[in-house]
Amino acid sequence: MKIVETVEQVRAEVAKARKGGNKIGFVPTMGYLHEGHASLIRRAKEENEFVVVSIFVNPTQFGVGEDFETYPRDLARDSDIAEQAGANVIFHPTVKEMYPSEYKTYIEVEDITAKLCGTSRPGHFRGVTTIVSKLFHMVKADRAYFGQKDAQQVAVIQQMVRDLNMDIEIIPCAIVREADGLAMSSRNTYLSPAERKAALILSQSLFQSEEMIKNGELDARKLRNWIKEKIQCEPLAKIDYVEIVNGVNLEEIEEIKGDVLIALAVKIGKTRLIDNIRLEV
Ligand SMILES: Nc1ncnc2c1ncn2[C@@H]1O[C@H](COP(=O)(O)OP(=O)(O)OP(=O)(O)O)[C@@H](O)[C@H]1O
Ligand SMILES: CC(C)(CO)[C@@H](O)C(=O)[O-]
Ligand code: BAL
Repeated sequence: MKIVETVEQVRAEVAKARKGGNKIGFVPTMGYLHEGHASLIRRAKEENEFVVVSIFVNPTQFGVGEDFETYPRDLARDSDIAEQAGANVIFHPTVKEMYPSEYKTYIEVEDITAKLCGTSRPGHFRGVTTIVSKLFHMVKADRAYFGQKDAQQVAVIQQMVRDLNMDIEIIPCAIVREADGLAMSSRNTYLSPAERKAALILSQSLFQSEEMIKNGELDARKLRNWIKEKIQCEPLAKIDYVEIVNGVNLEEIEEIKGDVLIALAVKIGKTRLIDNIRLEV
């Protein structure tokens, strides 16, 4: 596995692989890899001969007062995990390589970026779509792999790819969880032992909602209130949002029917965590 830092180098590696007749799979990440990322890399390697993983903590998707500076970074550890999972190249550019001082172009998807995480992180998805489209132009993959843990991010990127006729297939991948249900996330490392326990409130409320739906609860407003009340019982938790929406257009729904996404963002102490479940009812 090679680690490269410049656009020119990653283009050269991909061109060589393409010349050899290989399909290219791409896994964009912000690093500090865990089993969730590894599952994306393994899937990419199953479906493509050559896999590029990008590791870049993208400043334009962080708001003022968010954790851009403190976001965990460990390239040595990441390269071991990526290599074991089957990556051929890690693309690890500097901020200057991606955003030179004369940089002026941004990509913005409207409407679905204003809901859910977009409400509490204004500008976040503009940063995500800008960096992802830059990476797509650099890597020119056949397929790109994204985790459903960031369900809104997947919907936004699929919208961008459709709207801009990008020639790449987006593959959403299932959420990987710890044994006790907590969705894996690089930000879990911020949690103290007490917060780590309290963080279970996210997955537990989602799993119990799924049971309630199976037992016939189809009123979205009632279910949403129930989830909120359950989370409010956890003293270390502060709700950012709990939403029950259509899984494709993220429009709020009244009746739990069809493609349903229950998505939530909750602060546990100072750490903002997200989780969701998507169901066909
Ligand atoms: N638990 C998980 N299961 C499946 N995919 C995941 C999981 N966690 C992250 N991913 C996916 O990995 C890709 C890179 O995500 P990122 O590097 O931001 O990791 P993260 O753990 O989500 O970090 P953060 O703490 O910022 O939420 C994204 O497509 C994301 O959805
Ligand atoms: C897609 C992404 C790598 C863009 O910076 C990031 O938002 C992430 O890690 O999910
Ligand atoms: N996985 C989403 C990246 C972010 O929270 O900025």
